Amino acid sequence: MDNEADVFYRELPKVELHAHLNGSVSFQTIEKLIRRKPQLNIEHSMTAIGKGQRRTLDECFQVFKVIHQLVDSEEDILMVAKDVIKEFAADGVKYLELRSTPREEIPTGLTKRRYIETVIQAIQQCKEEGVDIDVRFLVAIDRRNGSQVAMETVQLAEEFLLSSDGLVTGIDLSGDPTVGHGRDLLSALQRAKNSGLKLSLHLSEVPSQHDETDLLLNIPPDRIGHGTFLHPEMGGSQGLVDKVVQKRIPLELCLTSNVKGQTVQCYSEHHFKYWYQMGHPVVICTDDKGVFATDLSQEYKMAATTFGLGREAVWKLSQQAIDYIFAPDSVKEQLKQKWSDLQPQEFK
Ligand SMILES: CNc1ncnc2c1ncn2[C@@H]1O[C@H](COP(=O)(O)O)[C@@H](O)[C@H]1O
Ligand SMILES: [Zn+2]
Repeated sequence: MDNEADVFYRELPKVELHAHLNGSVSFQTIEKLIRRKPQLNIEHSMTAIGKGQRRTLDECFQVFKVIHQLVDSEEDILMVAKDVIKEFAADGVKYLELRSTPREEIPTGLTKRRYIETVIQAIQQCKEEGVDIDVRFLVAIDRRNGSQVAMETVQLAEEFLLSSDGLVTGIDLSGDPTVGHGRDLLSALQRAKNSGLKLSLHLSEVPSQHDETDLLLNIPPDRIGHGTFLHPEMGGSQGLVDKVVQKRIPLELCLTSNVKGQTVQCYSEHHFKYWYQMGHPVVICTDDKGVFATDLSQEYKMAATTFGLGREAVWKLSQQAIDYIFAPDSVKEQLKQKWSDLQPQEFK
């Protein structure tokens, strides 16, 4: 990245709202982890999907298993989270919502509570070191683990909502979309919503989830991850689209993730176009910048070149994302001020 266009996208102040911690681990950090655990015999080709490569979504989930083997102690999580935060900051991200699934790892003594505390510690340390980024944390529910774990996760998140000084703001529902059904998670998600946790749910990431999506939209979530198969041309329905539009639920869109994971045929067919043209709130995100070998600047550039957005439109897109963050209004105001200070004269 060093031509004039690339500099524009890197310097563009950005908001990242959909980033899974362990999917965001860079090549350099994987290198350090491999050196820490040579006995695992893990190679780089097992942890990332390079340029021009594609995998099935199922194969993507195998990649996360490999990364989880490399990241299994407090020490690893602290390093990974700090590196990821600093990489987003270096890419011009001014506000980041990281999400991650708390894991217990008996061999290293890691507990779910310590997992969350360690991510919070990483956020605090970056702040103390003066890294120019505001970071919040969403506690993730892995849908594969069923209703009881979902409920326990919500209870843990509720505690941190009260004790983390605003750093834990919400819940993410993710995990292999082909496993389990949202109806089993409904009561945990409703409880989260009632206790003031914001909800970002992966919805309709794969086809044939019409009923699940319809059910979960009734909660309603505060944001939707992907929503690839919501609209009628993609096997969804006008009814689903109407619900999303009426409730004005923002969509977190991850172009490279969907293309490399093969749920979208090619960039030009990405549903960004459908929602953006409708004037519905959309936010460009990375999903898993490590696994999909991308960063947020590249995602903005890709959206702009694929769909013919001029620089002013790109600027607007990044600025509007501020409205959809889970942090309170005072933070939105600070960010708007920051954008305004950085905004080129010609877009004002
Ligand atoms: C590609 N599309 C996707 N769809 C659904 N869930 C995904 C995902 N990408 C990542 N995750 C979720 O994030 C976990 C890894 O980060 P953490 O260990 O939580 O930090 C994966 O195991 C999966 O549950
Ligand atoms: Zn995701």
